[in-house]
Amino acid sequence: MASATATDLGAPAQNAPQAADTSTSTQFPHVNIGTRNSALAQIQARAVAAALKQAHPERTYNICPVVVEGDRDKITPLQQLSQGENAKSLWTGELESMLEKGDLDIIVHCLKDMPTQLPDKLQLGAILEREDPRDALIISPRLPKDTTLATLPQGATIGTSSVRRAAQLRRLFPHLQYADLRGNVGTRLAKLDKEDSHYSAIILAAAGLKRMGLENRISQYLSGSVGGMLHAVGQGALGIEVRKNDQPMQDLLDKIQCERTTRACSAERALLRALEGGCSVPIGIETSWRGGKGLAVGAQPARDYDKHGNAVEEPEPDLEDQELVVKTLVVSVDGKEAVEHEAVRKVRSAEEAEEMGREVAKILIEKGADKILAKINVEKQWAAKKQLEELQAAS
Ligand SMILES: NCc1[nH]cc(CCC(=O)O)c1CC(=O)O
Repeated sequence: MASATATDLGAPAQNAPQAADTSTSTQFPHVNIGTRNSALAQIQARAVAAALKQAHPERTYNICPVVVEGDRDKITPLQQLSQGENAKSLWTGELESMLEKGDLDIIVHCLKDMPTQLPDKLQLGAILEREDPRDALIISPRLPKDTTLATLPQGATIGTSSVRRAAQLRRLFPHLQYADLRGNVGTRLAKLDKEDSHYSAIILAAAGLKRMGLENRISQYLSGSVGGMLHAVGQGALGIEVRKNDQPMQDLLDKIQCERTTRACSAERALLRALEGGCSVPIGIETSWRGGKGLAVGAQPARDYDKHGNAVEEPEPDLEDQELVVKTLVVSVDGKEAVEHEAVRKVRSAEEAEEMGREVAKILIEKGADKILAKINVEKQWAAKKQLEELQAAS
C-alpha cells in the first residue's frame, strides 16, 4: 500500500500530516485519512482519527490534508460551479481518486458536502454522531449582539452562498437583502467583521462553528420554529468514504458509526437523491426522533436545546422504540412558492429509513416540488450560460 506523505499529496508544507503514532505494533500499515485542508476539515479529521484510535488502538493513523478544486476557485458563484458534469466532483473528486488509487484509506467529509451518488468503487462507510444540525445567525460586530433575524434593520444584507438559506429567508424576511458570500468559515467571518463590510449578518452551520470553538459568535440558532429555517440534508454529521472492496477498513468504521444519525441521514439523503437535488438546491429538512419509553408519542422532540444552543441531555429512549419524524420544505429561489411535508414512521434500519425518504420525496413531488426544482434548474443553466458569455466577451 502506498504510504502518502504531505508532499506527494500536494499539501502545503505547514499542513504536514500529524506525526504518526509509532508507539504500538507496526504489523499493520498506517490508516491514511484524507481530508480537505481547511481548518474545520482538519479538526474533523482529527476527531475521526481520535475515535478510531479509541476503537482500534492497535492501528496507527495518519492525517493527509489535500487542497481540492472547490477551495481553489473563489470567484465563480457556488451554484454555477456545481453545474454540469463536474457538478459533484468539486469538493470530493481529488480526494476520491486518491482513495481509489490506495493513496488514502478513508476520506472524512462533512456529510452535507457528499454527493448522493458516489463513484462505483467507493461507498459511504460510516456516518458519525451528529453535531448540532441547525443553521446559525452571526451578526456584524457593529450591531447589538442580541440582534435576531426579526430585529435586523430594513434592507440589511445577509451574506450566504446557499440557495437553500437565501430562499427560505426571502420567504419570511422579504425586507432583507441577500448577497453571495464564499470561503471557509474563517474567511466568511473575516468578510463580515471587516470595517467596510456590506454584510450585516451571515448564516453558517452551527456545527462548524462549534467544532471550531466559535459558538460564541452565534446570535441566534435557526430552525423550523425559529426563523423558519430548515437545515441542509446531512448537515452537522460527518461521513466517511471507503473503498467498497476494503472489508478490513469497513470493519474498523463499523465500530465508530452512530446508528441514530445513520438512520436519520439515510432518510435525508434518499429524499435528496429522489429529488435529484444538488448540494445547493433549496431543500430544507429537519429530522428528529419521537416517542419511546416514558415519553408519550409526540410529547416532545428527542433532542431539545437550551437558550445557549446546548443540547439538553435527557435519558435517551431506546432507538428501536422511537419513530423518525421528517419535516421538509422545497422553496423557490424567490421564496414565493413552497411545498412542505411532515412524515412520521418507525424505521428499523438504514434501508427502511431510505424507503421513508423516498416516500416523502414522492409526496413532495405530488404536491408540486418538481415544478419548483425544474424552474430552478432552468434558471441555473441560464445563469451559467450568461457567465460563460461574459467570460468569452472579456477574453
Ligand atoms: N457549505 C459548506 C459547509 N459544509 C459543511 C459545513 C459545516 C457544517 C456541517 O458539517 O454540516 C459547511 C459550512 C457551513 O455551511 O457553514
